[in-house]
Amino acid sequence: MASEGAPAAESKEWTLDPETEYRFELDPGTSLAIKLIRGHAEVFGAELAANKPYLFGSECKAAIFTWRGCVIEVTGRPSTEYVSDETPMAAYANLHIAFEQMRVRALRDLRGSPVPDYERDKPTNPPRVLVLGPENSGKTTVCKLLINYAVRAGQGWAPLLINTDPSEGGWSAPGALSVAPVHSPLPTSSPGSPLGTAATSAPTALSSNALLPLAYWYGHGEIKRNPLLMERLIRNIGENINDKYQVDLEGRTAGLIVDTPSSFASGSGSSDDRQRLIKACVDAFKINVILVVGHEKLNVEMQRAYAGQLTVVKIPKSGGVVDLDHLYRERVHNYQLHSYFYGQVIPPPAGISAASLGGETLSDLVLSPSSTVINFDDLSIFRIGAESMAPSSALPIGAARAVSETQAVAIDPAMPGSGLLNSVLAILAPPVNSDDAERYDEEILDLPISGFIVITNLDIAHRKMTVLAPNQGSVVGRTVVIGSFEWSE
Ligand SMILES: Nc1ncnc2c1ncn2[C@@H]1O[C@H](COP(=O)(O)OP(=O)(O)OP(=O)(O)O)[C@@H](O)[C@H]1O
Repeated sequence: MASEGAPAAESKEWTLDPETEYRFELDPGTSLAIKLIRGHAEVFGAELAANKPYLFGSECKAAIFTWRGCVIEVTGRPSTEYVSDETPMAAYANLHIAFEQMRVRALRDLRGSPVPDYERDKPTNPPRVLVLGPENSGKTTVCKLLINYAVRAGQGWAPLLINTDPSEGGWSAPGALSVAPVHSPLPTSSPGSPLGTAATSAPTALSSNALLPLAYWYGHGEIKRNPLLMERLIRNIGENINDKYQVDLEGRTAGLIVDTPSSFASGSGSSDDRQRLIKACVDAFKINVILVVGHEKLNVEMQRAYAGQLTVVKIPKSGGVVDLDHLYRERVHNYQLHSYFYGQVIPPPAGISAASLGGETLSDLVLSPSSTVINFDDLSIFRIGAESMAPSSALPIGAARAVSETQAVAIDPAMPGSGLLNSVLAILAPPVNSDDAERYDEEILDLPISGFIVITNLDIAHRKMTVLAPNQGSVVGRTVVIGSFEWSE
């Protein structure tokens, strides 16, 4: 239900009935400001403050949902906008309540608090949830919503959000797998930062900007490129989480939520790889609930594979989820890498001046990268596995490959066709143990990322290259790994 008013030149007021949502889609280069005038509303679980314009840009597609009804003022011209009264929010809220009860039981057990009789036989594990579903089913949105509801519960929970979808990038760059504890609701403003923004070097004091992810570099968008490496990185993240839980017993009770790539559910990759990667997640994160978003066959498959061991729940897909095509996803990778280096600035639509972005003023999110010229020998550059590689299962019987999927191959920038120009390189964190006796062959696979650089020029004659880095810190002597992502301004 919509009613039109005209508070400003291009503004329009929408009156939303209880349990309805205003959905919009933006074209490239346009932006939208939404202000809550009356009532309460939320965007994917993050509550909107009243009378404060929220900016959306970079082809964002999202929805403003209200439980009790509200009036919002929308400034700007979305390519699509409508109100829907058919949403799966009641089902998602029920899920949240069930998870909240699991957290409370886990905390009560840890503190040794009295247990009411009717709860005596209930398990005391916190929710450790794996979200599976086909392409464009709204998996990331469900994860974000459940996390946002958990941190809004007022209990001080900081659940872990784990992104195992390398094509999405999460908090860093596309190609990375990452995990972060979430303390405050994740804002939605651009598909360039689908899970909120990681802490930056920009001067800002806002908690929404304080996500400190741990990330590993996979380097490709598709899991079929190197399922063995994917599996290893998933297990690495799991081990890190276990280490954290050993020292943060109360933190453990908030649980975790894992977003997965659509290729875990279906797609062109081998079914064995899919099963193996799902199993890797279940083991590494000690999953006790699998949510299957709107996919009957996968639901049955998961029930068969995991019944008895954990709970499998099929949840409805929202009618608002937008089908994203390949070209859109490529543009999103560009937005993501651009905001990694330059910060995220959404020009406000005409008529909005003092707009703020997720609570921060616009200028706070402007970053200044640095471009430096270094020698070829200043960086140790590696690729994991060969450049183009069929999976092991596709090799003729008895054939062995020259370069294994998890072998680090050194790259010489002077080599023609090195593929370095414009490529995104992940800078690896130095090994924790500098004792040579503790080093091992595949150590490079187990090191997390400390940042990204892009090679913007190669001068083979003088053996020099120009490197774009997010800050002035020297990258000389670092080990970097190339993937298949490229970026140029
Ligand atoms: N209720 C909604 N109204 C409008 N847009 C929505 C709604 N729910 C999700 N979207 C949008 O639809 C798009 C796809 O959703 P999402 O990324 O959650 O799906 P996914 O299943 O994780 O995608 P992928 O295929 O990349 O794994 C996103 O741009 C998201 O913001």
